[in-house]
Amino acid sequence: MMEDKRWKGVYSFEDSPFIMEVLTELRDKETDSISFRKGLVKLGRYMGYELTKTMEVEKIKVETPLEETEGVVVKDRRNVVIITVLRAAIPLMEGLIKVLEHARVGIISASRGKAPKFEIEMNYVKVPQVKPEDTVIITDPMIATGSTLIKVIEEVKKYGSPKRLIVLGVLAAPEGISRIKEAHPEVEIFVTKIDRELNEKGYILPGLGDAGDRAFGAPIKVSTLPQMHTLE
Ligand SMILES: O=P(O)(O)OC[C@H]1O[C@H](OP(=O)(O)OP(=O)(O)O)[C@H](O)[C@@H]1O
Ligand SMILES: O=c1cc[nH]c(=O)[nH]1
Ligand SMILES: [Mg+2]
Repeated sequence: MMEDKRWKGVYSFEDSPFIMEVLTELRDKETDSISFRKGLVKLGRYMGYELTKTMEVEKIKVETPLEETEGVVVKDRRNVVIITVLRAAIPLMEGLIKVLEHARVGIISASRGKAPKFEIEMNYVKVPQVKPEDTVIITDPMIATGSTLIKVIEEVKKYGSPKRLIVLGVLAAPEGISRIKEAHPEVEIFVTKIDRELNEKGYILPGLGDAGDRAFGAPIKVSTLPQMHTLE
């Protein structure tokens, strides 16, 4: 894990050959949905493991069957809230929670509209209460313009003030990171790599395409209208 010189608290995993190999597989346009989802699960698990290296550890005593010795518990691992931004973060969360198994999980549905406005429709929010000792990890694989995450972070902040507020993603564009850091300077950002730029449609270059579509298939219709169903 290495801190990017351009911002404070922004880290990439370019120094990890394993994480870079999984990223390469995700970027490959020949990678099918099954392998794409598996890749995201793998990244969630390994990035989660790397994240524990930044967490507070407590020394404890442990009794082996033979004698007492020193052990550790990663204290912060007990106080984690994972926020999953639909859709593309689902497999990433699945991997992350294998390492952070005590986590309480919140779900936020956010959908990005078309260029040039990229309006964000946020129409489902189920988030647990955030306590002062919590590490909140918002997972979303793609940080493009940053608009989705700016809105999601604003929303999450309504549920309490955590010890740490982290964004964990796969790829980011420099524009998106700058916008998030401007709006929420205290947020730490962890991504596998920071890519070159955005194209005119708001896609990250070189990127990996549309993460949600590659993981789950392209939708025939994107509806953000409220749908009410009542029991007669
Ligand atoms: O940084 P931004 O410019 O806001 O773009 C990033 C967002 O776009 C994608 O979601 P999308 O709206 O395509 O939803 P999906 O995951 O359901 O495909 C992606 O998963 C991020 O949430
Ligand atoms: O490159 C991008 C940008 C936004 N959302 C994606 O899934 N991919
Ligand atoms: Mg998408």
